[in-house]
Amino acid sequence: MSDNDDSRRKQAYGDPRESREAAIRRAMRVYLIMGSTNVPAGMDPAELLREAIAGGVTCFQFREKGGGALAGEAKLALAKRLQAVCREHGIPFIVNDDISLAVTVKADGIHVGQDDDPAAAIRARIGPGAIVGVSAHTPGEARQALADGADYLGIGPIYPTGSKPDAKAPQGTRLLEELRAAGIGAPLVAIGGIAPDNAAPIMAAGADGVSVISAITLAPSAREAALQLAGATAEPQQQRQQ
Ligand SMILES: Cc1ncc(COP(=O)(O)OP(=O)(O)O)c(N)n1
Ligand SMILES: Cc1ncsc1CCOP(=O)(O)O
Ligand SMILES: [Mg+2]
Repeated sequence: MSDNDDSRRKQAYGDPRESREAAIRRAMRVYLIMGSTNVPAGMDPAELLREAIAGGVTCFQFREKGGGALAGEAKLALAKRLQAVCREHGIPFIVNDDISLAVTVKADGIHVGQDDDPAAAIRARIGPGAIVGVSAHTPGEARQALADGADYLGIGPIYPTGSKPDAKAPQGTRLLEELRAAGIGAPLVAIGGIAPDNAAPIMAAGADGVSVISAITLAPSAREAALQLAGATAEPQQQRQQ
């Protein structure tokens, strides 16, 4: 990975005067996750993403997974289209799971789970400037991921979700509270069953933001749903950054 790649990534999601961690924390606020299987029939994923960004989405994860998911050239082509939308609007483009794809398209980052390689090994492949996110379900997993160099943690599922058939049991806001009480200040984004009307306790528990699939992709208006999520996640994050 060249220095140019890293400076391009920085420009994509950060004000040069803002610290790397602050930029990542800010990006966690309304984090949309989507692949072709999440997009209602007849809708263009790039248009849905544009609408969601117009409403206030601050980060995007390309998660091409599940029955009927694209593969090969079609997956690559969709990744590039959605990445172009993210670049147009200056928000990070994160790839879920697929490190080869992330490297190929020079994504701003990657999100991996507990069954994947540790964050340090992932970073060695994708480059030092890339954002590396890791899912954590216990304090031990969280500490290990951060020790391995993760930039942020995905914490959940907070509530029941219909978007991930193999999700673990919902855990509420307990882990978020536990991590903050233990003095962990790293960027934390909550996931699982989150919608504008249930985001407040998550932010109060210490999250920097919420990551959602269905609350935006299945909403009558992606723009309006994102706007409401931006409103529901406004205050606690601003307080933490002071
Ligand atoms: C922001 C964020 N948090 C958690 C996840 C879940 O990742 P994982 O446990 O690896 O499950 P899959 O998404 O790969 O099915 C995520 N994708 N994003
Ligand atoms: C990818 C993922 N990981 C834990 S829950 C989940 C799905 C989140 O989707 P939704 O926001 O529709 O519940
Ligand atoms: Mg995964």
